[in-house]
Amino acid sequence: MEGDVEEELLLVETELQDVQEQIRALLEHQERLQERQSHLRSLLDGLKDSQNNAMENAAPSAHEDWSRSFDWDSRADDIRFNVFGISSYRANQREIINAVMSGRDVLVIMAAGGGKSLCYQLPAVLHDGITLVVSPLLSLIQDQVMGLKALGIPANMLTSTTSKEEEKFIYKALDKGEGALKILYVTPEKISKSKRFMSKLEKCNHGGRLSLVAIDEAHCCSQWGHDFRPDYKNLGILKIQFPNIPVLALTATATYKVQMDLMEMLHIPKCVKFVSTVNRPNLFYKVHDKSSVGKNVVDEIADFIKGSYPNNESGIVYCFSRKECEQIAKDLRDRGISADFYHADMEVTSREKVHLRWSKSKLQVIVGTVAFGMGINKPDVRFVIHHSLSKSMETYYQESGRAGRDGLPSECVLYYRPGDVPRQSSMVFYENCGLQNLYDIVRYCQSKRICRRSAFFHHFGEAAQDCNGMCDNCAYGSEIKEIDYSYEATVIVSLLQQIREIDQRTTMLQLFDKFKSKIRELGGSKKTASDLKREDIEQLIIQLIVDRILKEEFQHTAYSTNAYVTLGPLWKQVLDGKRKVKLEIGTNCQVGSNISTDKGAKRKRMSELEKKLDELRTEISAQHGGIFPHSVLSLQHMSLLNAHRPTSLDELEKLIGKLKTEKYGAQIIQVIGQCVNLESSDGNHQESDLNKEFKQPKKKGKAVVVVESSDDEQ
Ligand SMILES: Nc1ncnc2c1ncn2[C@@H]1O[C@H](COP(=O)(O)OP(=O)(O)OP(=O)(O)O)[C@@H](O)[C@H]1O
Repeated sequence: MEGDVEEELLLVETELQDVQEQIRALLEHQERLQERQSHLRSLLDGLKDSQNNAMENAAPSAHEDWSRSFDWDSRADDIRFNVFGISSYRANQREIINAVMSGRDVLVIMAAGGGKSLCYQLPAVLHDGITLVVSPLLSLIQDQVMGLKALGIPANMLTSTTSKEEEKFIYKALDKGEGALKILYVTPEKISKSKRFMSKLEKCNHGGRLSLVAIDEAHCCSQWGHDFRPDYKNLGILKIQFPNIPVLALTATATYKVQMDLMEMLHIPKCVKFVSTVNRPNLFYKVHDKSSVGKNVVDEIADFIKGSYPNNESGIVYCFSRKECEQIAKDLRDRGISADFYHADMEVTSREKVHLRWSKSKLQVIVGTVAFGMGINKPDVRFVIHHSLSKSMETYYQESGRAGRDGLPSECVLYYRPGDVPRQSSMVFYENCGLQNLYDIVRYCQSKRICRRSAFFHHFGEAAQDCNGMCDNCAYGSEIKEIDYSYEATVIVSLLQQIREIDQRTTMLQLFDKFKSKIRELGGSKKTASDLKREDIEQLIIQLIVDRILKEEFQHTAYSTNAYVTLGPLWKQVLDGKRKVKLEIGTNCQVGSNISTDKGAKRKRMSELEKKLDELRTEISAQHGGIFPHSVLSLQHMSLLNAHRPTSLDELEKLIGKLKTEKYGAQIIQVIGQCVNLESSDGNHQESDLNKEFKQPKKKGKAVVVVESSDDEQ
């Protein structure tokens, strides 16, 4: 009887899960339809507007060609070049400036580092009056004001740190138009809490001196965004009080839902929207297998930094906890890297000190928690390393996106091990869609086949674009094997069934031990118990969780929340043999294989690869009249190849193939070094063997690969 009820309960739970899936799919469909509806509506509005405009010769329409010529073109070009020192506009910048200058409300969604600031700073200089900029962070405001002043643009800020004297100057400028003030930065609190400020602003507008309102990091308006700030909710007052002043709202990421929300909150329903791609073509995305031994991970990170960025190039290492931040900063310092930590538990002044030292490149690496977030506008961050998993794709996109804001090649490396998942899940499970968001990034990490970039496009609902080999899976992922783990999955499911029957719980860690004894007892796996490594089985368990065959459950204690693994809604499919379970295994991290024992074969392969490199070099020399062109080329090329620097034999082999064929078609390729640094990779447990094996003087150092542009490209 009890068994029947349990059986039915499980069926109901399974059905419920399916219904949830369908609801989710329908909601996504609804979102797409709403987007289309809104697009069609504004298209219609635009058509109506243009008809009216044609008749009345009035202001430009919503669907005007914002790239056509405008009256202010030559003045804008002059300011761009002579004041900002920028030789040409980036995508959408000119169009946005034209829409703003035409008096339209504008919503800009442009990836980090895309150049949003210019979109309001240039119109601010172009206009006669004052531009008000609302920005959420003091440090960001300080940086911006400092930068503008250095360009000779009269910019000020009204914040808690503003002196009485400066405040007086600002109020006079707003009130009476006295003194030079072009751009005024405030925090949202000023708008919602200072009546005095709002009345001065009113006077400024009344006197015709308020020209533009810019709202930076506008996604903070929306509760659906990842950084909701209550004070941003009140910014709608600006449009109500100054209906004729254009509002420019800017953000790096906003899903369709967030866009709708913030247009409503800011009262800009008819704004012109400029949505740029989320693609950051200069970023190389990579997921790195993370050792379960903490020391090894830090060793690898330190080797990576010292090997790839020996000239103090800036970087960020993101960690899970404050304690971890402090420890890793110390570990990196012990390994000769100038690093310091940054987290929310520190005094504001010490935090600012660290940030400032790093901003001025006096410190190479900041090791931070998520607290090191919005407002980091250092353009030349060359690498962002995640020592631990982010909690969602959105957070990872934001955090990794702090690399390469100057457009130069940069690297984003996420160290992933399945064992980190329960740590994150026990933190996010209570959040709205917390687990769903976490499992999305877990899928990103577990996949060795899907292009990392396409995962972002999919997440942000954008059509896919070419990755150009700028992620590990595209660069090296062609030799992925799928290994059938259905038998092991069945054993895990049966074990969990037994555990449930005796009313017990198990963590992932405990489950592995139980699993191993069970395999020994059964003696039936195709792999022997000793072949089955902890990380393989943990990867399998996590795969089963994201595939809903298993699920996580949480229990609070006085000090922490524990994550347990139990049966998920689809467990029966595995037990009944209706579902095969396969893991994607990259050849450079073969799960369960004993690659490290086959030293002779590897040595042979290494020498074959060296021969291939030699051939390639001869081929290139032949193209240059028999002389190998050693000239080292643009930094851009160097960094690009650095991003592809092979750290394993497989990667090296694939790189050689790549260089010879598709990617650099129009470029002449030089491969001037054939030494591979195998110190930091080739799987978690094999690296020390490989290391020893190839640690001959000749083979120290890393592959030096240089690409030269052909004449026709220069
Ligand atoms: N057209 C351009 N040409 C060259 N550099 C530019 C151009 N526009 C902006 N930049 C530079 O790009 C960098 C990033 O610009 P900006 O700070 O405006 O980015 P952002 O979009 O606000 O990024 P975030 O969302 O990270 O704050 C800055 O160093 C800026 O000077």
